[in-house]
Amino acid sequence: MKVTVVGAGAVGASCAEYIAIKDFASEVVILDIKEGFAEGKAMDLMQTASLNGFDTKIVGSTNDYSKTAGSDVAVITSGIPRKPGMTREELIGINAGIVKSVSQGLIKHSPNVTIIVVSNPMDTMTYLVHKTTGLPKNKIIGMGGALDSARFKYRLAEALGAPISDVDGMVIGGHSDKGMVPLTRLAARNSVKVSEFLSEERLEQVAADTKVGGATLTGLLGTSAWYAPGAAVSEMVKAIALDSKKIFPCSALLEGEYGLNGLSIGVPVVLGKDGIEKIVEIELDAAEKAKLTESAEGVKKTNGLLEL
Ligand SMILES: NC(=O)c1ccc[n+]([C@@H]2O[C@H](COP(=O)([O-])OP(=O)(O)OC[C@H]3O[C@@H](n4cnc5c(N)ncnc54)[C@H](O)[C@@H]3O)[C@@H](O)[C@H]2O)c1
Ligand SMILES: O=C(O)C[C@H](O)C(=O)O
Repeated sequence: MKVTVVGAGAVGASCAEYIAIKDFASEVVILDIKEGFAEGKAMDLMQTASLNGFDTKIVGSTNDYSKTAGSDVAVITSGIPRKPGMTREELIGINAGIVKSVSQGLIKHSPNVTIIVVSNPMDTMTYLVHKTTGLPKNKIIGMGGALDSARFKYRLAEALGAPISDVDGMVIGGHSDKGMVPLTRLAARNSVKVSEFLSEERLEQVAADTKVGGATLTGLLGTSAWYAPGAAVSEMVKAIALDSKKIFPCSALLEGEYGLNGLSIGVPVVLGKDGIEKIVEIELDAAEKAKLTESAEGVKKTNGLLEL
């Protein structure tokens, strides 16, 4: 399995590091537009190989896409992150051009690649890759829900006073401060519904804290987060590499599923060697359906800003 990570910044480097440490890929190419930057990150990471015990070869490239040739999976993290007080949607002006040119560079050298889009506003950037490349829809996957669900589990565990490994939960909808839909009704602590342990008010607080997870970290760090985003991407790449058929909420192109059409938004999908192998339609209650529909309207509004 050859993986390319475009963008050697905070998220790209974290993603490459986790992929290497998990030791399932033969090669990871990191590509960045900044002269020497990706080569430096690759060399530094390679010097952790004997310490961390992995055999993955990591190679850096300054904008030379020929080095990415034959990639099975490519992760797009290139683009600007938000600063405190900004929304992800405000990044569209700069990031749309970057994501469009990067995806074209990737496909030129790896026509069968599966692309995982990370750059924000992620659902719209994922839709842009659909609109501007000829890749089949199962090979274009947006990363947002895997991260948001990890943050949901963190907040649930905190509220429950339970270990995170005992907690399960999923966030669907758009990857935005307002658009996320944490499915509190379905969240569980070792198969017991969390509502058995937490009041409705506490659960609402958990959901609210989850939705602003990225904004909270941006406020603390002065730029957006990278460890959990990198880890979330690495788990998705691993599911594809190992053909594991695990379910992740991912931004997928919908054509009627959940009553939605013509946009990419977070829904549960099965990930395997063919990328999105199935969109899983779970039964939502009326309130959840209304929230997902409202979230889709928000994503469509942002998509409307694209020059297609
Ligand atoms: N979907 C998510 O859950 C999620 C999570 C975290 C961050 N993000 C997004 O990921 C993006 C990257 O965040 P970051 O913190 O790593 O930013 P960063 O500034 O640390 O890194 C971005 C890198 O992209 C490179 N770059 C810019 N244009 C390029 C191009 N045309 N080709 C190749 N490389 C290019 C830059 O040189 C830089 O090194 C942001 O848009 C951020 O909002 C999304
Ligand atoms: O918050 C951001 O802007 C980055 C990312 O989308 C996140 O959720 O960490």
